Amino acid sequence: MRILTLNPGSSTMKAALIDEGAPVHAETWDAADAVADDTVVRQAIERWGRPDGVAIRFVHGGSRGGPALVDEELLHQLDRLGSLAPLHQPLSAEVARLVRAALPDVPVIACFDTSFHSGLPDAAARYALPKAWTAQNRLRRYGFHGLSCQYAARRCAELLAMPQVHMLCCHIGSGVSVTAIRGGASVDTSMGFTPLEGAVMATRSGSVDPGLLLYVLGTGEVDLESLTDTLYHHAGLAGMTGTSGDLREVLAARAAGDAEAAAAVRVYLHRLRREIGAAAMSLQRLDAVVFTGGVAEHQPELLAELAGGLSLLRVEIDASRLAGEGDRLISPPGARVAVFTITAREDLELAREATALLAGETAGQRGSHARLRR
Ligand SMILES: Nc1ncnc2c1ncn2[C@@H]1O[C@H](COP(=O)(O)OP(=O)(O)O)[C@@H](O)[C@H]1O
Ligand SMILES: CC(=O)OP(=O)(O)O
Ligand SMILES: [Mg+2]
Repeated sequence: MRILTLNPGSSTMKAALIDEGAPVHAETWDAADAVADDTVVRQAIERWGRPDGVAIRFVHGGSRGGPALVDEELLHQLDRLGSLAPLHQPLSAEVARLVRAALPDVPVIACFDTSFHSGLPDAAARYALPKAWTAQNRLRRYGFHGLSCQYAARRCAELLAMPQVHMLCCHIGSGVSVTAIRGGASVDTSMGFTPLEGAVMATRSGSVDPGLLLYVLGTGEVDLESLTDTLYHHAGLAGMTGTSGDLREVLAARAAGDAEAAAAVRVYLHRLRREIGAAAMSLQRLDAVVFTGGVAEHQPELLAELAGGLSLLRVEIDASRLAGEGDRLISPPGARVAVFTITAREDLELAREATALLAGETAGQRGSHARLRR
C-alpha cells in the first residue's frame, strides 16, 4: 500500500511517500511557504504518483484514541480544536481539504498526536480546577508529539532488545516536549491542554505562571488576541533573543558573543532539564532517554550541554559518539542509562496507522458485504 504522509509542524511541512512500510521519497518545506498554496500537495502527487491513501498529522484529536477517516464532519470537529493548537491544527485541516479536492477518490486519514497520550493516568491528565470545569473531561492534559513518541518507544525497545522499557522521550524540534513512557504507554508528558505547556520552545513560551498571565491581562494593556499571538509566535527563544527562534540562529548569535542569546540558551536548557526531572518521577526506573526532533538530530553539541546537568539521573553522553548519522547510542560504554538519538519518523507512524486503518476498513467492508450476501 502506497501512503502519502503529510506532517505540518510549526516550522516545517514534511511530506513522504511510504510503500509497504518502506520510505521511498521524502521532502521538507518551510511551513510558512506550505500554508500559502497547494504547492506541497500538488508537487508530492505530481512527482510521486497517486497514493492509495493519504495520512495527515493533526496535533489535536481531542479524546480520539486512534486515527480516523477524514470526511467533512470530522474536519468540522477538528476545526473546533483549532484554537487549542493554532500553529498546527488550521494548517492540517487546510492540507486535508486540499488533498480531498485534488484526490477525491483517495481515502484521507487523520492521525493524532494526542492519541498516544489518551491513556494518561488520571493524576497526570487532570488539572486542579473546580469540578464544574472538569466534569466533562475536556479541560485536561492531552499531550502532543505522540506520533514521534510512539516511534521513539518502538525503536528504543528494538535497539535495546527489551520490550518493557522505562524511558523518557525528549522531542526537541520547534516544539519541545518530554514524555515518560512505560512499556510503550505514555504515563506523563510535559505538554498539556495545548502544545504551549512545558518546556521553552522556538517561538512558544512554555509554562508561565498563570498568575503572571492574569496580571498582564488585568493591566488592560494586552488583550486576549495579542496575548495568544505573543505566547505562540513571539515568546520562547524568539522572544528572548529577537531572532526567529531557530536554534541554529540562536547558537550562532551566542558563538558571536551575544549575551542575550547565551542567557536564552541557559533558560532553554534549564527548563528542559526540569521537565526531564519531573517526567522521570513517573517511572520506576530509568532504562533509556531518547532525544529526537530537528534540534536533537542536528545540534548534538547542545545535547552534550543539556546532559551535563543530568548527572542526578545518571544520564551521561559520550561526546565522541555524538558525531555520526542515524539512530545511535550516545551514552558511554557501561552507562546505567542508555541514551539514544533517534530520527523522528512521524512519517512511518502515519503510514503504519493509515495502513492498519485502511486494511481494517477493507476487511470490515468485506465482512459487511459477506453479511449482506448471507
Ligand atoms: N539541517 C539542520 N541543521 C541544523 N539544525 C536543524 C537542521 N534542521 C532542523 N534543525 C533544527 O531543528 C529545528 C526544527 O525542528 P523540526 O523538528 O524539524 O521542526 P518542526 O517543529 O517544524 O517539526 C530548527 O529550529 C533547527 O534549529
Ligand atoms: C506539537 C508540536 O509542537 O509539534 P512540532 O514540534 O512539530 O511543531
Ligand atoms: Mg515536528
